[in-house]
Amino acid sequence: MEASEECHSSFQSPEGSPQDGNPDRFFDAREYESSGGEEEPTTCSTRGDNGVNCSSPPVKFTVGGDQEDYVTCHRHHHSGGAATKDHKLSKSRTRVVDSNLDESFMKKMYLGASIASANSQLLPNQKTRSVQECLEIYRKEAVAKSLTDDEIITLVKDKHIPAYQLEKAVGDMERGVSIRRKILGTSLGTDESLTGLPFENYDYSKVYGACCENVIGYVPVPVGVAGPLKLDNNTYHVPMATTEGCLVASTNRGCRALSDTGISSRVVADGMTRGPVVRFPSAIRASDAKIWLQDVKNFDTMKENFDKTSRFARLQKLQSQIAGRHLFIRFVATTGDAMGMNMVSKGTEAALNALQEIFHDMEILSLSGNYCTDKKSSAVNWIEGRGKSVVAEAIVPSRTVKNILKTSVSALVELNVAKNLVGSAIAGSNGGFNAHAANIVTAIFIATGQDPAQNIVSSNCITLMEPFGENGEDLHISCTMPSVEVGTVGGGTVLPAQSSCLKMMGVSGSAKIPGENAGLLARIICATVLAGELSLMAALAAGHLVRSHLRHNRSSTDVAPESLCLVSEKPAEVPVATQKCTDEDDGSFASLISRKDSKRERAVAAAGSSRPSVSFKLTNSSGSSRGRSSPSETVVKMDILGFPTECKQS
Ligand SMILES: CC(C)(COP(=O)([O-])OP(=O)([O-])OC[C@H]1O[C@@H](n2cnc3c(N)ncnc32)[C@H](O)[C@@H]1OP(=O)([O-])[O-])[C@@H](O)C(=O)NCCC(=O)NCCSC(=O)C[C@@](C)(O)CC(=O)[O-]
Ligand SMILES: NC(=O)C1=CN([C@@H]2O[C@H](COP(=O)(O)OP(=O)(O)OC[C@H]3O[C@@H](n4cnc5c(N)ncnc54)[C@H](OP(=O)(O)O)[C@@H]3O)[C@@H](O)[C@H]2O)C=CC1
Repeated sequence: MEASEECHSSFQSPEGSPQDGNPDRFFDAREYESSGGEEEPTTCSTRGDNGVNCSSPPVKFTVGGDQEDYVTCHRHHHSGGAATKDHKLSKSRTRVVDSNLDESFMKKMYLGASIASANSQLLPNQKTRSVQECLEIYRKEAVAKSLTDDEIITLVKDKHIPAYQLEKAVGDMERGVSIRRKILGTSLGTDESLTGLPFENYDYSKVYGACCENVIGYVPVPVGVAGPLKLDNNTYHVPMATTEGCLVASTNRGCRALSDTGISSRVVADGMTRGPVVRFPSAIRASDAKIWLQDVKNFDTMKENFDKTSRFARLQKLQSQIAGRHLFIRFVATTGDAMGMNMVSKGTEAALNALQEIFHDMEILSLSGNYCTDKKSSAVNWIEGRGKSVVAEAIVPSRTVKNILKTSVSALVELNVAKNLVGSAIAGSNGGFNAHAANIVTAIFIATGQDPAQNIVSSNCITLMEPFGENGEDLHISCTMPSVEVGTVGGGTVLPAQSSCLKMMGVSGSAKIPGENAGLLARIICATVLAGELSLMAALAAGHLVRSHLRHNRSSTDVAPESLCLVSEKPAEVPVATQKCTDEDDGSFASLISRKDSKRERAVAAAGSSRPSVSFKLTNSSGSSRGRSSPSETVVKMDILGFPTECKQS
C-alpha cells in the first residue's frame, strides 16, 4: 500500500460523519504557528518521502460545554518529504490548538473525566437510541460527549468514530481511554486481563500528540534511588526505574564506595546524528556530490538550510561514505537540551532538499540510511560518538575496596582485564567493554523519560581499572561512554513523573546555556554507570553475585516454599562454629565475613537448606597487628547461603 492510501484509509471519514464534508480541515498547528500564523489553515496535506500526497480529515469538537470550537490536527509522522499546506480556515472563527501547545484546553480535556462518567450510562427512563439517532447527535454537537459509552462503542464498531480518535470524539481524554479499554476487553473476550493495568488519574494531556497513541493506560515501574552520588563537587540523588532487584542496591553501594573521593567527569563531544541515503545515476555522480559536500563553502549552504529549521539545532559536521551509486551523509548537530532526533531529522530534510536543488539527479531514498545509527548496534557510534560523549573517573582507596566492596584492588584489576577487555574481545563485542552499563542507562532512561530504545547505543562503554597511587594500593576506575543520547526537554521528559525525576537532579527543562542540562544529565549517567560497574565487578570478584540476587532479586510468589527461609525472621539455630582471626583481618565485620573461610562454609553446609540461619563465631584471641590488644569475639548470623544477617562484637 502506498503512503497516501494508507493515510487516507486510516483516517477515513465515513459518509455522514461529522468529519465528512466539513470545511474545517486538519492542519498542524505547529506548522501554522511556526509560519507566524500567516497561513490560512483549512487543509493539511503532507508529502511522504515518495512524494505521494496524503491528507487527513478534521476532528472538530466542543469541550467542557463552553461552546468554544476547537480544530486540531493529527500530527503527520512521515519520515521525510516537504510539507505542503493549504490552510484556508478563518482564524477568527476557529481557535486553533496543538495538543502540546494549549494547556487550558488540555486541562479541560483531562478534568472532563468526572463529567464524562456521569454521561457514560443511560438514565433509568432513557430509551436506547438508534445508531442513526446517535449519529445525528454526534453530528449536531460535533462531539460524542452526551452519548453513553455503549452508544459510542456502537459508533466505533460501525466505523463512524475511529477507535484511536476516541479522546477527540468524546472531548475527554480519560473517558476516551476508558471506552477504548471496554472495546479491547470485548475483543479479548474478557476485561479481566486489563484490571491490573491502571488508567485513571493520569495527565493524558502530556501524552496526547506527543508520547503515545491508542492509549489504554500506563505501566507503573518502581523507581529506586541511588546516592548520594558525589560528582564534580556536587551531590545527586539518582532515580532508577527498574524491576531488577539488586540493581539499585548495587549502584547505591558503588555511590557509597565513592562518597569520600567522588567522581570527576567531562562531556568531550556533543552531536546528534541523522544519516540519510541518497542515490545518483552513477558512482561518478555520487562522488561529485561527496566532493561537493567536502567544500567549506558548500557546508555553509547546507548549514544555513539546516539551522533555519530550529532555534537550537546547529549543524556541526557532515561525514559522507560512498557505496557505488549510493551516498550516505551523516549530519552531526548540537541540539541544545533536547536529545534531538526530531530536530536533526527536520534539519536534515531541509538541507537535503537544498542539495537536491544543486544535484537534480539525486534521489532521496530515505531520510534514515542507518548511517546515523539510531537504535541499532554499530561501530560508527562507538568510534565517532553520538549524542554526548562522556568520560568519568574516580580513585577508590584500598580500605574502601576492602570494607565496602569486600574485595581487593588486585582482584578487581585482574577481573576487569579478563572480563571487560579480553572477554568482550573474545565475544566480538562492539562498545560492550563493560559489565552492565546498560542496566544503569536503561533504569535512568525510563525514570527520566528518555527514549528507552536508545539504550542500545547509549550503553556503549569501556570500563578501565588500574592500580593507583605510590604503591599501587588504590584503584583508578574510569568509564568512557561515547554515545549517550539524552535530553531534558522534548520526548517523554514532559510527562509528570519523568519530569519529577529530572527535577530531583536539577536538570529539568531548558538550561540558561542551551545544552547544559542535557550535558549534566549525561555526566550523571556516566558517573552512575561507574558506581554500578564498581559494585558489580566487586561482587563478581568476591563471588557474591548469586547470593545477592537470590536475596534481592527473587519474588516470593514464584519460589518454592523452602527458599522462603532466605528471608525468614526465625531465630538462628545451631551449629555455632568458632574461628580465630588472622593478622590479615582488621577486625571489621566486613573483613571477617569477606574471608574465604572453609569452616564457615562447612558450618553453612551443615546447617542444611532446612535451617533458616546459622551462627558463626569468630574469635580474635591474640589481637591484630593493627593495635588491638584484648581478645574479642564476633558472632555473625548468616542465612543458609552464608549471607550475613546480623553481627555482634563483644
Ligand atoms: C547487593 C550488594 C550491594 C550487597 O553488598 P554488601 O557489600 O554485602 O552490602 P552491605 O550490607 O555491606 O552494604 C554495603 C553498602 O551497599 C549498599 N546497600 C546494601 N544493601 C542495600 C539495599 N538493600 N538497598 C540499598 N543499598 C544497599 C549501601 O550503600 C551499603 O552501605 P551503607 O549505607 O550500609 O553504609 C552486593 O552484593 C552487590 O552489589 N551485588 C551485585 C549485584 C549487581 O550488581 N547486580 C546487577 C545486575 S547483574 C546483571 O544484570 C548483569 C550481568 C551480571 O549479567 C552482567 C555481566 O555479565 O557481568
Ligand atoms: N524523528 C525521528 O526519527 C526520531 C524521533 N525520536 C523521538 O524524538 C523525540 C525527541 O526528539 P527531540 O528532537 O529531542 O524533541 P522534540 O521533537 O520535542 O523537539 C524539541 C523541541 O523543544 C524545543 N526546545 C525548547 N527549548 C529547547 C532547548 N533548550 N533545547 C533544545 N530544544 C528546545 C525545540 O525548539 P525548536 O522547534 O526551535 O527546535 C523543539 O521544538 C522523542 O520522543 C523520541 O522518541 C526518536 C528517534 C527517532
